[in-house]
Amino acid sequence: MAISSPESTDLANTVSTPAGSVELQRLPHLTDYLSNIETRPNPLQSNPYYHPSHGFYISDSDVVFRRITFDLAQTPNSGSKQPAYHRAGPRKEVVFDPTGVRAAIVTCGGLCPGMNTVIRELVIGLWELYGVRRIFGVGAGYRGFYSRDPVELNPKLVHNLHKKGGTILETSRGGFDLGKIVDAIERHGFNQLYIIGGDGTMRGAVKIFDEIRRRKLNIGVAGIPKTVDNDIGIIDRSFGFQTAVEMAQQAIAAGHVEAESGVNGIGLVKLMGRSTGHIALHATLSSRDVDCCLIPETPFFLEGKGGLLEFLENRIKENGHAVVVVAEGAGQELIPRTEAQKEERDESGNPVFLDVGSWLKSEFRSWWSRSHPNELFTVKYIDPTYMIRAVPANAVDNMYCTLVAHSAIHGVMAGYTGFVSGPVNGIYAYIPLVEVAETKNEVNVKDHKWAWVRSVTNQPDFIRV
Ligand SMILES: Nc1ncnc2c1ncn2[C@@H]1O[C@H](COP(=O)(O)OP(=O)(O)O)[C@@H](O)[C@H]1O
Ligand SMILES: O=P(O)(O)OC[C@H]1O[C@](O)(COP(=O)(O)O)[C@@H](O)[C@@H]1O
Ligand SMILES: [Mg+2]
Repeated sequence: MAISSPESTDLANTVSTPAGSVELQRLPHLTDYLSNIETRPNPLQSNPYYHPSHGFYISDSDVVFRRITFDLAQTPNSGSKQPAYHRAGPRKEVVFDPTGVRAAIVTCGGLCPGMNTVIRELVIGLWELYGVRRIFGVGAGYRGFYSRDPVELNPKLVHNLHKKGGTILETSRGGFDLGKIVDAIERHGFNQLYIIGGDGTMRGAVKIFDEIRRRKLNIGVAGIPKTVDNDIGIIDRSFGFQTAVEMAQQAIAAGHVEAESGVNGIGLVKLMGRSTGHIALHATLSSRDVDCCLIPETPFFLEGKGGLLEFLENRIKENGHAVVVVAEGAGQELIPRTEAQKEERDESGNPVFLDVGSWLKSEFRSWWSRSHPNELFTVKYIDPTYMIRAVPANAVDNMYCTLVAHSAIHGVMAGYTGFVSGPVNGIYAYIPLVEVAETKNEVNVKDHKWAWVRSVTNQPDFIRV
């Protein structure tokens, strides 16, 4: 659907749908605060591998709707507003002369499968698509801007990165000092920033973008969302999430074998998920061996009618074993902790959790020895934590990494800034950074997917009666 150019007005453009109006989310552009920006034809025009023909370039009126399902029987609600985003892709005109580009790439926060692939694809994309030759890696996360010398990257150096887990640039938490970071960016002469990181990183990127804009610097800022927990909103999912789910499934399979092979066995698997249970949910749905999936979005309790122990008692009676999957952030409020533990934070300010798996294991054991003192029992606790994220991305995630990296490059070259590239309903789009930083993706325990989990596991609602 065509929407007139957003640059022509400060107001978002609107289109009517059965569910109300759809508003185009305006993207920041370098011309918003710099008057001397000149445009030039996209260098892809003369790239030997591309033959731009009709439809190759994406125009500013190409949009992606955030919501794509509508009920045609619904009375149109003119008061309701749905967002639309600019579609990602090469623009006919760019604002950077490739020979003057000094691009910086940084990775922040925890690992996620595919981070190295994104680095690779940014370097190769900038080099091959646009002819950029000065590309730098900033080491050790945000603190690296002011505490390390940047490392120059080229296609040869990054060639094999898609086969490696982790990030060659190294990553860290904390160390966010806005003044020092932007001073260092100026000092190094960077004019394109590619910031790969999670929700915390995106909140930091908003501040960097705001400060760059305040200083009126000719620097494009793109965020590339990475989150193994899948806790970033608006985008369909993060790269690496699918790979992590596959690894999680292997841990569940092992837990199942251990549980089945013991007498009255419980296989207990703890999976990553600081405040969202997406990995646990998806691994549960795909493995189908799980009897109970515990996630941070919905509380549970142990003792009494309708509790976890009663459920496990029945399950072990029926099947001889049970498999419990728990996301690391689930049940934190149930675990006894000292005042100091309540306050504990990591360098980025994220709460530090107690090990819900170890706590559950010990609770299960004491419950069984109390209630069945003369019967054998075993709990096998599997904690694969870092194994699910410290691996190379699978094929699908690697493809995603290429598309998200190239999308970011096209956007920055065209002068867009303060944006995130990512898939929305399967189409790569540019989303304002600030919107991404403010939106969290939690498991909706009221929708059909959670009902599906419960129908697969038959677990209770954990409502006290
Ligand atoms: N609100 C914030 N403002 C500025 N920087 C932040 C903010 N939250 C986190 N950061 C910084 O972002 C980086 C990564 O954050 P963290 O929460 O550890 O990981 P992730 O980005 O993966 O969620 C850290 O350097 C941290 O200091
Ligand atoms: O790497 P650390 O500091 O041990 O932190 C582990 C945390 O990192 C994660 O893997 C990812 O979190 P972020 O994406 O927010 O960095 C969480 O699932 C987990 O709680
Ligand atoms: Mg985070």
